[in-house]
Amino acid sequence: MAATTTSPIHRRGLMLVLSSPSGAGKTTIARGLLDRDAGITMSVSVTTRAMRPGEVEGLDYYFIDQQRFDRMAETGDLLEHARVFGNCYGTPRVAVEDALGAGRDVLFAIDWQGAQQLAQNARDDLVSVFVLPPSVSELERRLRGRGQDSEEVIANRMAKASNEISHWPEYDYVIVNSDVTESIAAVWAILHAERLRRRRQIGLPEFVRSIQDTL
Ligand SMILES: Nc1nc2c(ncn2[C@@H]2O[C@H](COP(=O)(O)OP(=O)(O)O)[C@@H](O)[C@H]2O)c(=O)[nH]1
Ligand SMILES: Nc1ncnc2c1ncn2[C@@H]1O[C@H](COP(=O)(O)OP(=O)(O)O)[C@@H](O)[C@H]1O
Repeated sequence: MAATTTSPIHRRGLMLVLSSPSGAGKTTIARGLLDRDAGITMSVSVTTRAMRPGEVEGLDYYFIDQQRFDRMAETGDLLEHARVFGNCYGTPRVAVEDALGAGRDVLFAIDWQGAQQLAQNARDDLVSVFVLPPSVSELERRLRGRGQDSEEVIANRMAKASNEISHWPEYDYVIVNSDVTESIAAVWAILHAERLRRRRQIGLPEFVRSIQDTL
């Protein structure tokens, strides 16, 4: 019979935040990470914005009305929330807490305001990555290429890109999303290294002591 080994070390899940100007590719990178690593749970936000063609309720967002959003915010059901491009967005608390408690890592594609709020409440569990586009013209090309937004919406997002980008120094890591495969690999490498941080490995001191004691 093969010997089974159970690790004496386990860890609490961490929160991996991706922020970027709209269209730089954070959602694409997030999807690539989910495909690559079964230990990640995506945080599905609530939003008051209208559903885009092709979006799926509960997968891309939970689409809710303003009244419901305000209630969730008031009753503390949101871990963070913010107004972005004239709509409200927020992170439902329970799903995140359940996943973290089960040792899963939770991935967020949220803006700088949300990242700041998460950092205020849970800095030790947070790893943040800012995603830059390779150029302004490429950012605009990607927003247009997505084919889901009107010219007015695209112009509004381009106008707000500078403000979002101004928050890059608040992030732990910064990547330029030129090649999407490379970007996914880079963010996965960050996650993989952060999982191994000493303070995240529960039971490590006891494990090391048990080795020392038998030496
Ligand atoms: N603070 C916060 N921001 C969010 C959340 N979900 C999405 N966002 C931000 O809202 C912006 C607009 O989202 P969306 O309308 O889906 O556009 P997209 O990012 O261009 O696909 C995103 O770029 C995120 O930065 C959330 O739960 N909290
Ligand atoms: N590295 C890349 N190279 C080319 N196109 C990309 C790259 N990353 C993302 N895209 C495309 O750019 C568009 C915007 O990406 P998306 O992930 O929706 O951005 P965000 O979530 O930051 O708004 C999508 O059509 C996506 O397929």
